Amino acid sequence: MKTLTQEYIKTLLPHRADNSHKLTFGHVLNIAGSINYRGAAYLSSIAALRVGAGYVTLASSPGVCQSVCALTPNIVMHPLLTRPIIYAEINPNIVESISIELQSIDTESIDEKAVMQLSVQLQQATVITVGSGLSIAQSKDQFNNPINSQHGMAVAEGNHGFFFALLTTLQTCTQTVIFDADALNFISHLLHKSAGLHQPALTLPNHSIITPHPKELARLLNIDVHDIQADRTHYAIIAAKQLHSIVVLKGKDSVITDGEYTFINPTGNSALAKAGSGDVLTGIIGGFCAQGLSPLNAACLGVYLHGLSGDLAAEELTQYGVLANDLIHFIPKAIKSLLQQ
Ligand SMILES: NC(=O)C1=CN([C@@H]2O[C@H](COP(=O)(O)OP(=O)(O)OC[C@H]3O[C@@H](n4cnc5c(N)ncnc54)[C@H](OP(=O)(O)O)[C@@H]3O)[C@@H](O)[C@H]2O)[C@@H](O)CC1
Ligand SMILES: Nc1ncnc2c1ncn2[C@@H]1O[C@H](COP(=O)(O)OP(=O)(O)O)[C@@H](O)[C@H]1O
Repeated sequence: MKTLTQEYIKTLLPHRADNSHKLTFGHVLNIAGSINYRGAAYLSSIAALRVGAGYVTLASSPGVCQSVCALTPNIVMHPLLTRPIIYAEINPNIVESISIELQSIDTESIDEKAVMQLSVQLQQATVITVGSGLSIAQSKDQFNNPINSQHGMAVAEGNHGFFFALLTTLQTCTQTVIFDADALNFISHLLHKSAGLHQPALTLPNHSIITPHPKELARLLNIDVHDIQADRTHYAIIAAKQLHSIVVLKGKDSVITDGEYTFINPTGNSALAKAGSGDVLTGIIGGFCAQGLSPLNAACLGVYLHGLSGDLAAEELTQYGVLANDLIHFIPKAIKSLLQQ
């Protein structure tokens, strides 16, 4: 186990060829965001561009694409097919309770057929990032039956169908795939809730990176989050071996491991404990993968630089005042400070 150093991290920064064009620096396909989490789609996409990726396509529901487009002209949009919420036998006596239910349902669930819409992008992308703010629409710890019989209506089942179809397609991808946030929660569901249903064991694509926070890793390993926190390195290594992927276990002293080599990140501070900073990290790692780094090197460089951006941001804005969006502006300063070393 090694602690990452600035000298080592500097050697990982990808070279910028003079004779280059946008695709020299790779294409990130970012499948992210949902009606309640539009910010996650923005933050993860723009962070990839900020670390040097040449091209980022955001694939999401039309509403998310529209919102992100209003925030920035820098991201290419790929709006996906959605499916309407289907109501059955609505009982007028329970209209009030239905409207309460609807507030917690993503009204722009992505249709599973949208995976076909992505076939060209999935081939063209250098790296695929999935899950930041993708929303599973229902309680993460209790995936409900989509038929809410109490209210006599069939409700949309969030993005489950889409994600399942996507995961099947991704199995054959040769590029690095980074799974974050709700993608991890969905994978946990497939691993544990479907156990005993005689389904084939879940495998992730060959070059996967997963970026769980402790609770997400607890869900993946089906153990208590306190156990994870008591021995973070041990459980990160177990997950890397079980899922045959690079694991980034987030939090103070983030752990990066492929199951054999393990690194601890020394950068970062409590300024990063703010909603959305994990989405920025996913974009950063994706951006470095796009520029040709191996998944393990991209994860090490990404986590270190993300923390350094938080350190520089806190120097100027205090650990209280930094927003996830501020990190985006401090990424170039963090790269500059690495280059000046
Ligand atoms: N602007 C946007 O659009 C944003 C969008 N976002 C998107 O939202 C989606 C849901 O993400 P989320 O983090 O809100 O839900 P989730 O991971 O299930 O956490 C729920 C519970 O887990 C725990 N927990 C969390 N962190 C922990 C830790 N470090 N260590 C230990 N435990 C931890 C904690 O449980 P507790 O400890 O309270 O029991 C918490 O209540 C996701 O797709 C993300 O990308 C966000 O990034 C925000 C900004
Ligand atoms: N106290 C802390 N010190 C260092 N890094 C932190 C701290 N708190 C959070 N972070 C980092 O901030 C990010 C938070 O990600 P995550 O928990 O997924 O949040 P969100 O889902 O809101 O984006 C991770 O990269 C984590 O390592």
